[in-house]
Amino acid sequence: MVDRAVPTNLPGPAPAGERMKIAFLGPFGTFCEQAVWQVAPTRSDLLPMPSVGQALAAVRRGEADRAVVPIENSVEGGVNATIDELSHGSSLVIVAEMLVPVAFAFGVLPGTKQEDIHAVGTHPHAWAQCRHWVEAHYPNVIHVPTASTAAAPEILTSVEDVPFQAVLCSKPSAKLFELEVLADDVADNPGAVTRFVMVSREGDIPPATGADKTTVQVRLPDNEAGALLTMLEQFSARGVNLSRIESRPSGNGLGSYSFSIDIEGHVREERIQAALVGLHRTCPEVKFLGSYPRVDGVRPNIRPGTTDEDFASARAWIEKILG
Ligand SMILES: O=C(O)C(=O)Cc1ccccc1
Repeated sequence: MVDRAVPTNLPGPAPAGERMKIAFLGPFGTFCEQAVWQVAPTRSDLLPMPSVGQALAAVRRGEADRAVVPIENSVEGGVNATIDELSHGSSLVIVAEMLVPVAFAFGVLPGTKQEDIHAVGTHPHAWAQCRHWVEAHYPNVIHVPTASTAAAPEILTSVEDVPFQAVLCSKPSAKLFELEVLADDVADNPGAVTRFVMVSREGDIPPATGADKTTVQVRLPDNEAGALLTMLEQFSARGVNLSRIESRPSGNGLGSYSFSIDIEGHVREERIQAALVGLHRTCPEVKFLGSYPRVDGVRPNIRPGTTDEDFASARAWIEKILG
């Protein structure tokens, strides 16, 4: 049986007496907007932004209290724009995660003939999840990338001489822009989900629930044999499981990488602190990107010898030796 905590992925209070301003990857109708509604307090204002970078920048500049952005997809993997933007610039922290099932509507302007469809506009992650379906149903149709799935119907319905005649977007988005839907539930892999995160300014750490994740960005020493193994040992020695690890170029030339890592546990837990201390001792750069409740509520299996009590009693033992 899987041990689950009560999900508490709520984003924390807005500044006293004010409405919470939440920036997200817009326009209205994106899957990102669906993620926002999973956690937005009743008194919230939604600020649609044209890119992930601009949604995060709005929080950095203080124009928004929180940003909601996609971070990982079950088919296409990590969303590099988000992973890279979080690791550069002034510090932001993740305070909540959300999961959104993604299936797409294939929509056109009402009356469009099948033979007039030569290109489809959508977000690259959506294209990656529907490419085979499009190739099977509309051979020779090419992809035109847009900044989000909902940007495609917005452009199709408002711009003259658009370079695409069809879009792949969410069903609410197709409805909002009054498109004719030629197929819905389009997906090469049924059951695909996208994980979104809500981001706040540094210093905002939700309390531990017993079912949490911690995200860090770690740069390894260049040209050091075994550096990756040394990094992973910091986790395994403390019985800490990872739920995601991805390498990204550090930007300092070929061969220099940093790792974006999701850790099962909360920074207030002893075994997580011990692993982070180990990383800090052995890696040139460690950036803390937040501890927050897991949306699925699954608690980690804590190996005997690595509970908070085990750490406390080991420290008490040393203190006794020192007298
Ligand atoms: O563009 C959107 O609607 C998003 O929220 C990003 C995205 C794109 C493709 C799949 C899932 C999320």
